[in-house]
This record gives sequence, C-alpha cells and structure tokens, in this order.
Amino acid sequence: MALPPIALPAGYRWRTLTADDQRLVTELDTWAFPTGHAHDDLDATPSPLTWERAVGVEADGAEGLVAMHASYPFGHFPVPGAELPTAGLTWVGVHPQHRRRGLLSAMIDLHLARSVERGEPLSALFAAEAAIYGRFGYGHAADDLRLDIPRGAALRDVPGAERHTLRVEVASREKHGALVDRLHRAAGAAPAGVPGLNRPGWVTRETEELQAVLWDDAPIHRGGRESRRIMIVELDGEPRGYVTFRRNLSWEPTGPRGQVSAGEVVALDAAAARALWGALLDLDLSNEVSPFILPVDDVITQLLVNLRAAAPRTPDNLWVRLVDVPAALAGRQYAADVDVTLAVTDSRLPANAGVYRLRAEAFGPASVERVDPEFEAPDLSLDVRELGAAYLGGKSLATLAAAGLVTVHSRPGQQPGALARASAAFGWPVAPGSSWVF
Ligand SMILES: CC(=O)SCCNC(=O)CCNC(=O)[C@H](O)C(C)(C)COP(=O)(O)OP(=O)(O)OC[C@H]1O[C@@H](n2cnc3c(N)ncnc32)[C@H](O)[C@@H]1OP(=O)(O)O
Repeated sequence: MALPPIALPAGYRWRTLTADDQRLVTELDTWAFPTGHAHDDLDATPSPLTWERAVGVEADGAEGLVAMHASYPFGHFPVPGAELPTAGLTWVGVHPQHRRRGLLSAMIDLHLARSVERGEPLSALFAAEAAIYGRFGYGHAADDLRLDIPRGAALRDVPGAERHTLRVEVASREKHGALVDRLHRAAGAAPAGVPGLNRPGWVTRETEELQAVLWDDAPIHRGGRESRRIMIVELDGEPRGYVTFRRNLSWEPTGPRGQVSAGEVVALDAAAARALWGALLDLDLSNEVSPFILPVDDVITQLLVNLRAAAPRTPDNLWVRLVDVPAALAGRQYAADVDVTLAVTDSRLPANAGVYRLRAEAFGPASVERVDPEFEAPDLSLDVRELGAAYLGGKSLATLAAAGLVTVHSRPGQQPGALARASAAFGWPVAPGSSWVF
C-alpha cells in the first residue's frame, strides 16, 4: 500500500520495510536503544513486528536506516465496556546523529494518517520517556503498579482458596500457550466476575509475531535468571489462574538471597488469586517477589495486610490518542447517564477539532453528534490529549479541570454540574492498564 503523502525534512525519505530488512532494523534499534547484545544474537530471536506496519527513514549520504516506527494491529483493544480497533505505536527510534530535526514529528503524522486510513479510531503506546508523546495528542491514560513484596507477606484469607491445587512447570508455548491466552482474555473481560465490566487497556497479543515473542526464552532475555517458569492454580483440575516467573539466587554471608521476578499474575476470582499469591510469596530460597507490572487495583492491593511494606510505585502505563474523536467517544460505554457537549481542540489532526454532543445511558449505548457551537454552547472545553487521558476511565475529568486542563463553561441557561456528571460518566469501576509493555 502506498504511504500517505507526509513530508519529511529535506534529505530524508520513507522506506517501507519487510522481514528482509531485519538487520537494518536491528542496527537502527540498537542505536536508539543501546544494548550489549550482539546483532546476531538479537536477530536469532523472533521479531514482534507486523512488517506492513513498519516504516523506516533513509537519509542522503547515510547507510541503512536513520529512523523507524511501527504499530501493532490491535483489532480488539479493550475500552470501557467495549473493544475498538487500535494502532499500538511501537519501535519508535531515531539515530542519535539525526535527532531533533523533526523525524519523530513526521513519523507521528504518518502513523496518524495511516491509522485514519485503516479506520482505527484509537492509538495507544508505552512511552520510553514520559515527556515525548503529550505534544502529539497522546494522554497519560493509565498507571501500573510496581511492588517488591517480602517473602511470606501476610495475606487476608479468602474462603475457598485452600481448595485449589498448583502446578509448577517450565513454561512453554506448546504446553501453556492456549491456557495462558484463554485465562488472560477471561481475566480482562470480567476482572470482578461481572460480564461487561471489563478492564480497559488489557490488550492481548493478537498476532502470531507477538505470541512468538511472548514465549521466546532466549538466554539474552534472562539477565542471569533461570529460564521462564509458570505456576498454574487449578480448582478441581480446571485452570483458574497463572503466573510466569524467573528466579535468581545468590549466596551471601547471611544466607541465600533470592529474587522472584514475576511476569503476568492472572486469576479468574479472588480464591484463585489468594491461592496463587500465597504460593508465589512462599518460594524457598527467596526473599522478595517483584511482579513486573500489575493493574493499580489488582486484588493483591486488597489481599496484602501491609501493602506499604511492598513499596508501591505507580509509573505511567498506557498513553492513548483519539484518532477519530466521534467514533472513539461513541465506541465506549459510560458509567453514568450523560448528556454533555464537549469542545475539542486537536492541532495535529484538525479534522477532529469541533464541538460534540455526547449522550449515553449508564453501561448502555452511546451516541455522538457534531454540533454547531453557535446553537449549542459547550459545557466543557479540552484538548484531544486530555480526552485521551480520560478515555479509558482511569483519569478523572475533574482532576484534569483542577489542573486547568479542562475548562468548564457555566453560563446562564446551561445545566449545572456538567463537570461532575461528565467525570462520573467517563470513569470506570475497573482501573485501566495493560499487563505487558509493547
Ligand atoms: C512508542 C515508543 O516506541 S517509545 C520509544 C521512543 N524512542 C526512544 O526513546 C529511543 C531514543 N530516542 C529517540 O529515538 C528520539 O530521540 C525520539 C524518537 C524520542 C525523538 O525523535 P526526534 O526525531 O529527535 O524528535 P523530533 O525532532 O521530531 O522532536 C519533536 C518534538 O519532540 C521533542 N522531543 C523529542 N524527544 C523528546 C524527549 N525524549 N523528551 C522530551 N521531548 C522530546 C522535541 O524537542 C521536539 O519538540 P518541539 O516540537 O517543541 O521542538
């Protein structure tokens, strides 16, 4: 497919990429993200890229690529109460010699233009540095929870946890791929056991390439730890949850010192979660369990008697950009009845700018129409970046207004309380977040 006509700075040109360009990608990628690993070792591991969505940049007088970006096709990206096609922006890199000349800006314009062409109303990403993407209309939409939980940390009891049994095995796609995929999807669809009350942003690995990378266990990814293990919690022989993990161990004068690095910790209900966490926190020769990332409202926050001792931190998780404002607003559910008129600015995608009337029933259908501000004055004004922050239900419009990022128009004749009602509606009972970084 021909690329949309997005201009690059003088002396640069686009180059579409295929799997045959793997080495060029590795060379550029290791300029952008320094690593001690040899290119041959990196190229021996599977690539997560969907190649037709990867685009490089070449420069006059330079060999290879000087920049690239790609995106993952998330056809079922979870948004509050629904799913929407979403472009997961990834593998963004610019060679240090060519930085700050506008290459990222051009790549974002190309990415957004292609997302529009593909009919993807959203784009989402993990930011390597938190200061990069706000200027492009991406809002900080979700946080994740990092913990270092001491071994043997006390957990509250959950009736029925003791009925579960555990399997502890070397993780393999052949043996566990289907089970992990099924439990991961089910946990995201109904984390509280309520159908429809999903976890926004709980993105699944939809492509073969992403599945291959998930299960790849090349030594270069281990960082001195053991190969990947999996613990599966079962009830009456039926899998109800899993955690992937790797341990490492050092012998010190005070005794063994072991660290357990956990990947996803996923369970379908509280009793299974209690059984899984209880076993994970009781591994021999370990001192501490560090899950990679967890949702900020993960059940462990309620099960731990002393959460503070696990030193909770909440760095940014997903950043979200509305590529098609009306389609995105109509494509999610709302947690309260709402009828609100929003004036949206968007300097990067001017077609999005306008005034929209959003009407929705709590946990039901929503509709959006573009209105003429002369006849229908907006209740709230905000930039598309703030709409992205609030979109998954994890950042409150009231909080954004308190920071001066949402303007409330209270004029005679307008309904009072628009901010309060819109904030309640845009929220969601389950915190958003992805369980893996893409
Ligand atoms: C979704 C992902 O893949 S995240 C991965 C991002 N990649 C990396 O972090 C790898 C290392 N860094 C890089 O490759 C590059 O520095 C990039 C991609 C971050 C930026 O590329 P550049 O081509 O230098 O960006 P560009 O020149 O288009 O800058 C656009 C604007 O963003 C700003 N900007 C760029 N990088 C950063 C940064 N790291 N922090 C803050 N601001 C930044 C620029 O100052 C510029 O601002 P201005 O419009 O006010 O002048």
